[in-house]
Amino acid sequence: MSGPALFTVQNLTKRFGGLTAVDQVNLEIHSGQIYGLIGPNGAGKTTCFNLITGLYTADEGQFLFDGRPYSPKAPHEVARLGIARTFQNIRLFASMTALENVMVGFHCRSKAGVLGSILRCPHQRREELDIRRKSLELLEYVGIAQYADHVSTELSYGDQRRLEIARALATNPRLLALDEPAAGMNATEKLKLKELILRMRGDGRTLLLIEHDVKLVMGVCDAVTVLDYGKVIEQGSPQKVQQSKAVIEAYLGGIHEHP
Ligand SMILES: Nc1ncnc2c1ncn2[C@@H]1O[C@H](COP(=O)(O)OP(=O)(O)OP(=O)(O)O)[C@@H](O)[C@H]1O
Repeated sequence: MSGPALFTVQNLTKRFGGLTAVDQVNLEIHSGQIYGLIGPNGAGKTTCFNLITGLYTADEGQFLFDGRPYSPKAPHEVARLGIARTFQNIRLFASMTALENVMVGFHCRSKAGVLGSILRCPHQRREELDIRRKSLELLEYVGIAQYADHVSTELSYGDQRRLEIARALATNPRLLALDEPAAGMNATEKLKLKELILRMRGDGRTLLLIEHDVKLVMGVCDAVTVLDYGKVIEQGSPQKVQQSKAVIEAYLGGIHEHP
C-alpha cells in the first residue's frame, strides 16, 4: 500500500524470562485498513497488543504513530493519543447500564470529566446531555440501542462485546484494536460482528484485529500478519497468507509448546 503508514511497529521484542514471546516483529497499518494479527495459541498476539496499548513495556523496538515516535507509558495515555482497545476478557463496568458504559468512554475526553459529571455543575449539564445523546447514537451504531438502560451484565455475550466496541468508539480513536472480538460468539453473532467491522471500515476507521476465527479474519482484513512462536512467519493480503506453506504448517502443527 502506498503513502505513509498510520501505525508502524519496528523490531518489536518482548521477553518473559527465557521466553521470547514477541521476536523482532515489524508491521505497518495504513489509515482505513482492517489489519489482522493471527497465529496459533501462544504465538504472541496478545503480548503484541499489550505492548501497543501500554500494558507492557518492550525490551526492544519502537512504534511510530502518524510518523512520530510513540512510546506508550500507561493505558490512559494511549487512549489520549488516539488508540482504543477492547479486551479478550470483556471489561465492562458491571453495575452500570449499557448507556452509562459508553458515557464513560466520552467522559474520558470531555472537559467536565467523570468527576464533573457526578458533581453536575450547571455549566456542565449541557455537555452531559450531549454525551448522553452521542452515547445513544453509538449504541444504535453497534446495534444494541434497545438495551441502553439494561445493566451491562444482562446483555448477551455477543452484545457485551458490541458494547465494548461502542465504548471504545466513544474515545474517537484513530486506531481501534479489537482483541478476539468473536470469541464465544455463535454464528449469528459472528455475522453481525462482521457487518459491524465492515461498517466501521466503510466509515473510515482503522482497525487492528486479533482473532482466532480465521474465516472472519480472511473475510474482513485488508492485510494480515501471522505470528508463530513470537516471529512473523507471513505477511500480506489474506489470499497470500492463506496460500503460505509456513502458515498452513503452523496451524496444522497442533498444540504449540514453546521450546
Ligand atoms: N505475563 C506473562 N508472563 C510470562 N509469560 C507470558 C506472559 N504473557 C504471555 N506469556 C507467554 O508468552 C507467549 C505468547 O503469549 P500470548 O498470550 O501473547 O500469545 P497469543 O498468541 O495471544 O495466544 P492465545 O491465542 O492463546 O491468546 C506464550 O508462551 C505465553 O505463555
